[in-house]
Amino acid sequence: MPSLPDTDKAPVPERRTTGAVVSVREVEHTYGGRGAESVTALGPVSLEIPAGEFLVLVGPSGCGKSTLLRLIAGFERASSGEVEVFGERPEPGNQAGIVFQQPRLFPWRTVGDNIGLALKYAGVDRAERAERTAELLERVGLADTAGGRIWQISGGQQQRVAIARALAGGKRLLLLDEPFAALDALTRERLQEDLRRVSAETGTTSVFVTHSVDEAVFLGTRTVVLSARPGRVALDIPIGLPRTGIGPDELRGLPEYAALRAEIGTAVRDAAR
Ligand SMILES: Nc1ncnc2c1ncn2[C@@H]1O[C@H](COP(=O)(O)OP(=O)(O)OP(=O)(O)O)[C@@H](O)[C@H]1O
Repeated sequence: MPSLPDTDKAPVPERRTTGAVVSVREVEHTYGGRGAESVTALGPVSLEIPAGEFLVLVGPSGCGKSTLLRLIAGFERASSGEVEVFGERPEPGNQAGIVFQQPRLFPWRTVGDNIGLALKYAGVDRAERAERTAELLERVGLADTAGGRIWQISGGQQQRVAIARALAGGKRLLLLDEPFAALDALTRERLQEDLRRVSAETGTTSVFVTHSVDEAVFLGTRTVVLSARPGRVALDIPIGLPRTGIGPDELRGLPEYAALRAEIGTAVRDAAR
């Protein structure tokens, strides 16, 4: 059969997928409307997040950081624009592991059971679960805590369990919404150090929301500052600090560390004006 002339072929759809883990294209988000007062929380914002990046979102209170994270998690649908995660429309629980400010664990169960359940939902065989649980707890510094009940352990330990649980899902994207905000300063510093190490070890692509400029510089490979509501990208800056082979004090003592803190701090203050 003769081939059809070119003009009769179906048009080839424009290929928009970029290979990034997260693509946010011209996204705006408005809450409310239809009778309720509407609030435009975000946008327009465009961001591409490649594999292995640890992106930290900072910005003034109410600028839409959590909204952007919720759109990437699939908890909200953007009012306009497009969000893609691994080239698909995000659905809650499908593409990303999530860590919230409050750990949201099963309080009467043991630490090990909380992780074991996540492994079960991720389809890990029963026979493998104990070993994987032990590995994950070791990774977050809780090797001896598997038998403890959630209500018996500290807030910092609970947040470590929440991170282990998010990793247990085996997702290649981790979304963290101010996970250390409710912790005391010392515990927070320890968790930051451990998350930085875990991130370097696993290379999991991460998006982390915080109010803390220091946390952004310490944890991220890139920081995005959002302007006051509706949040737009005010600064998008790579954090080219070493990820391994350096202690936290040495890292914080680097002149580049201080320079990044100053630049990002200024951008956040300007954004809040
Ligand atoms: N479900 C909702 N319904 C209506 N308005 C909302 C809703 N969620 C958030 N908002 C509003 O959208 C704006 C952005 O909120 P969002 O929580 O994304 O900001 P944020 O930068 O994470 O704030 P913070 O740093 O204070 O946690 C705020 O004005 C907030 O009041």
